[in-house]
Amino acid sequence: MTKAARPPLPLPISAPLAPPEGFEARLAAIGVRLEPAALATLGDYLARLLAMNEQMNLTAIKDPHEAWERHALDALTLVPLLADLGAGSRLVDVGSGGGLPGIPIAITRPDLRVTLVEATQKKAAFLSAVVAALGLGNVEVRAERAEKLGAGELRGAFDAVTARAVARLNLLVPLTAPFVKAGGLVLLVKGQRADEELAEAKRALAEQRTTHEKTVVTPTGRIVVLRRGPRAG
Ligand SMILES: C[S@@+](CC[C@H](N)C(=O)[O-])C[C@H]1O[C@@H](n2cnc3c(N)ncnc32)[C@H](O)[C@@H]1O
Repeated sequence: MTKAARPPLPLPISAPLAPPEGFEARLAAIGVRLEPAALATLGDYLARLLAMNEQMNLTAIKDPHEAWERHALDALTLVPLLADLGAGSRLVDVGSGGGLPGIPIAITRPDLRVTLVEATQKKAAFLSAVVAALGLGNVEVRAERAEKLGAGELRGAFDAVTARAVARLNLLVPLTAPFVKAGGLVLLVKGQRADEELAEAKRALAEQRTTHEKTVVTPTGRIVVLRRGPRAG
């Protein structure tokens, strides 16, 4: 028997947020430039995220200024690391929650095909609704557990995977690395404890054939950059 399609989640009405003063200069400092239309779409996304957050738990951040800095800017620190990904490359954001960092990346790089994986059905319903409202034709949403998709139909299907605030590295590496092909990038947004978590995750890195390329210090945290090696044998 086929499951009945759920009706689309209605989004509360919200006016797009304007970026705070100096935001574009802060973007330029991390090597990111956004067209005015893309900046407006980002403001529209943040407004919809904060408006829906009053109905469901999507983010602890409620202040618009903080949303620009700790969500949009933080997500966009990943963009320079994706410079080698050509048009049509595939990126998956695991445990996307309210769409971070996947949606700001998809807005900034409309040439990438972005998949958002989120296990909580309600959050995934928000993601589908907001992607449709923003007209992001390069994004698809999968309401599934990452373990299932990464071991199944999406195994090795991506050029890059991102994740933020999902789990410690020793658990996060096995959750994310299976999605990428050999030579693919695993970009994990972390805080001050990145090194400590890396030490704890040594075995998981080896088991997942990933090597630590570098840890990038950004204005908002750390990005642990791993590269997936070829399959043994
Ligand atoms: C703390 S939230 C972070 C959300 C978003 N990445 C951010 O930075 O705002 C963690 C999210 O990961 C999702 N999640 C946790 N484990 C997951 C799994 N195994 N597969 C898919 N999603 C998962 C949760 O449902 C939750 O929405």
